[in-house]
Amino acid sequence: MTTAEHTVEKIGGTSMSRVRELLDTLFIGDRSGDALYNRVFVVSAFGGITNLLLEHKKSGTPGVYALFANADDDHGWLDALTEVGRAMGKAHHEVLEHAGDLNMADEFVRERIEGARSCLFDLQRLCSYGHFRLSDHMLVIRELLSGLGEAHSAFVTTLLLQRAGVNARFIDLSGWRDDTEHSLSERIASGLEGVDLAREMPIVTGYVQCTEGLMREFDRGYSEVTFANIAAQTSACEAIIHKEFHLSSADPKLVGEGKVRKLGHTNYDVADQLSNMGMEAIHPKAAKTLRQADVALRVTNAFDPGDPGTLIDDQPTKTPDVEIVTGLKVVALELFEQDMVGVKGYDAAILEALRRHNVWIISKTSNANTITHYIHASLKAVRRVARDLEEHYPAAEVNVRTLSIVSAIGRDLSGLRVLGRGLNALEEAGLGVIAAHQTPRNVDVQFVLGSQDMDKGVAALHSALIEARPLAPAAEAEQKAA
Ligand SMILES: Nc1ncnc2c1ncn2[C@@H]1O[C@H](COP(=O)(O)OP(=O)(O)O)[C@@H](O)[C@H]1O
Ligand SMILES: N[C@@H](CC(=O)OP(=O)(O)O)C(=O)O
Repeated sequence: MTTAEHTVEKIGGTSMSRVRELLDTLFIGDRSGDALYNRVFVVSAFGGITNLLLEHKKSGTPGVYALFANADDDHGWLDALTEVGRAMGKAHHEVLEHAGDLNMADEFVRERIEGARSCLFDLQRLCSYGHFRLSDHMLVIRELLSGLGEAHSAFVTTLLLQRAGVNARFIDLSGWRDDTEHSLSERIASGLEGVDLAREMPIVTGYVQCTEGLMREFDRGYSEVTFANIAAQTSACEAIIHKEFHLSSADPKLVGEGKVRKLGHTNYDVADQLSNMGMEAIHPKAAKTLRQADVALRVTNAFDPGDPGTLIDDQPTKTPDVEIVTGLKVVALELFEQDMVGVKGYDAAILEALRRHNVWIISKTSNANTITHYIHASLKAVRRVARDLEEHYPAAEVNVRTLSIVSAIGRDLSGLRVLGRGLNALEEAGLGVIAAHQTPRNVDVQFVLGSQDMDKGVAALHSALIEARPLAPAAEAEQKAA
């Protein structure tokens, strides 16, 4: 790889589904000749494909992986895999036009889907002998399946760009039919070996097959980890994440595009809080890689090419402000036991059960005899944790209920009375607040509401804490400059 000043840029699934429009904004736009190059693109699967391959990211609805894992019904996963092939075909038929390209993309999907099918089939048959345990291979299966989505989208994008006259090159890091073993950095290095960045545009799969196991270490959202590692390893001058909208003060689809404000500048602390709330501004592990390699990160709107977007760095702000309001559905797991007062160990036992069931903890509170965890997982998964705890603490009362958390986040919230003003706003909107907490560090305030009240809660807090205030002079300058 010959390197000059290049950028590494990631396109998420939602934007990938509109990849044709990206020709006019991001990939080509008003660029020509050399200006097209020195950009490495890392792509996610088309929107919804990974959900079908693994499981739905938000609802948990099983995909091929989950059906294969609990193969009570032997053939469910086979139909699901056929469905993925169909969905992939639908995705590329929406973006490609040329008959030759469509043929190649159809053939690509057929080869990968049928390859995966025979692989899973053979494994299932092998494991029927008893000496081989399916559970020993599940992680490899998860890796194999997830790689299909990114290989497909990168292949299709390369065809699209080549047809438009761009010298694009498909870089498949998914390890398909590759019998060599590589670490993450080796696979990246060998994938990009021989690429002339000044004259070629690499379209890299957001999934990397590697000895570390991308899924094992990072699970969903892994394409940001790939992106960050490529940016760090190739010493990119900037790492850019392209989104469907500007990174805004709330979800534009929920609050209205006209009401939200673009974030001109924020920091990794806010990005961590956002990803904790399921709003992946950036995967926390990816942020760490970029921070350590000293590569600047920018989040932009893929469809608004003239706008530099949001700069994310390590800097604190001079002007305290609520920057984002976001919400998440959660399940509250409450353990009450009178004997808890003054006794240690309850917390550790609950955490151990949560870890065993691999659920995501959003937040927690406790008092003398009660510990409550707010968890992002299916009700079914949390009920399993509850059953474990009931066995472990027969005298305890364990309660599980679905709720939502609405959170106001900013680099510095000091002096803004966010807790009090937020409570008022929610009360005025007629919403019952079940709990509220802030930490002394003053970067977020969380309000716990009924699960049906989440969207109204986001709108009420956004209106009171963000829309109601004029742009502070410093923030205004920052927005203008960005
Ligand atoms: N604060 C926010 N700013 C921008 N988009 C947001 C925000 N909160 C939620 N969203 C939603 O996130 C969706 C997907 O975001 P995007 O990052 O483009 O997807 P992907 O994860 O597929 O890359 C958008 O369609 C938008 O509705
Ligand atoms: N497609 C993968 C990887 C990813 O990062 O996707 P996105 O960039 O759309 O969040 C997933 O859904 O987990």
